[in-house]
Amino acid sequence: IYIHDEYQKTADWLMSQTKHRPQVAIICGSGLGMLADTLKCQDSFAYSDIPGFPQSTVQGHAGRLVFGELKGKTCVCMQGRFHMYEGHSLCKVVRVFKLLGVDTLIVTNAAGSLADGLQPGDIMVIKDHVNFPGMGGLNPLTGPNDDKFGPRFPAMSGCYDKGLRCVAMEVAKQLGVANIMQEGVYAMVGGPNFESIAEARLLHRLGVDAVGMSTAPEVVVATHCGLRVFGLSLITNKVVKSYEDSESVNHDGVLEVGRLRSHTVQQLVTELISRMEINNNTT
Ligand SMILES: Nc1nc2ncn(CCNC(CO)CO)c2c(=O)[nH]1
Repeated sequence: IYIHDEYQKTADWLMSQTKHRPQVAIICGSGLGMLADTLKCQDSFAYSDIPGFPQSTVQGHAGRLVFGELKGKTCVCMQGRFHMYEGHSLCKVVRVFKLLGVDTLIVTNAAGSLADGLQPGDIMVIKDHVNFPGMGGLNPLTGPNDDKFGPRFPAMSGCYDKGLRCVAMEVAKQLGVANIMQEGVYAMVGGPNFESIAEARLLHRLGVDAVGMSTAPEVVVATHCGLRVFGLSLITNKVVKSYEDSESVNHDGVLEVGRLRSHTVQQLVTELISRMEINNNTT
C-alpha cells in the first residue's frame, strides 16, 4: 500500500492546474464553507475532478478545493471536509497540502458544548484534543510509516500552536468578540450518531469542553508532517446531558448557528492569517 506517490500525483496535478502555491490550508467546518468565497484570484476544483481525492457526502459541506489570496497570503481552502464516519482516511488531504508547500493548517468545526461557560454561538479556540477513535486504534497514521512525512511515533503535546492561539485572542479583542471566545479542549467522537446521554455525561466528567466528529485526525496527520496547527470550534448547541431534557440535537440546527456566526469566524480567521509571517520558502 505504498501510497506516497499517490499523494504526489494529486499534488502534481493540482500544481499543474493552478499557479497558486499555498502557505496556509484552511479546513472549513459544517456551515463555515463561505470562508473560501473570500479568497481573491480564485482557482477552484470540485473534489470529484481531482485525481485521487475523496468525495464529500455531508449536507453543508460543498466539496470544492479553493486556491486564492487572502490578506497577501496564498491559501488553499477545503469547502466541505471529509469525516472518518464517511469512511475516509484523513491522511491524503493533509499530506497533499504538505506537498503543495503548506506550512500552517487552520481547522474549523461545529461542535456541541459540554462546558457550562460555553453557549451556542460562542467560539472555542482549541487548546488540545481528546482523540477517542485514535486512542482506540482508528487512526490515520495506522499502517506502515512513511518516513518522508514524519516519525513512526510522533509527539502530540502542544500540537495546537500557542503563538497562533495568543494572536487569535488578541484579534478577538480587536474585533470586539473576546466575550464570546475562550480556549478549551475538544473531544472527537467517531459519529455519525450524536452521543447518548450517558456518553455525554462521561465526556463531561472527563473534563472535555466541546465535542465533534472531526478535526483530531487532520491535526494528528498535520502534526506528524510538521505543519503548524490552529483550530477553532463554533459552538452550535449544548450537548444534552440530562435525562429530563427533552431537547435533542440535529444537523439542521448545527448548520443554522453556523450561518449566524460564519461572518465572525471568517473575520477571525482572515485577521489571523494576515498576521502570519510570510514563509520564506516560496517555491
Ligand atoms: N452533541 C453534539 N453536538 C454537536 N454539534 C455539532 N457536532 C459536530 C458534529 N457535526 C456533524 C453533525 O452535525 C456533522 O459532521 C456535534 C456533536 O458531535 N455532538
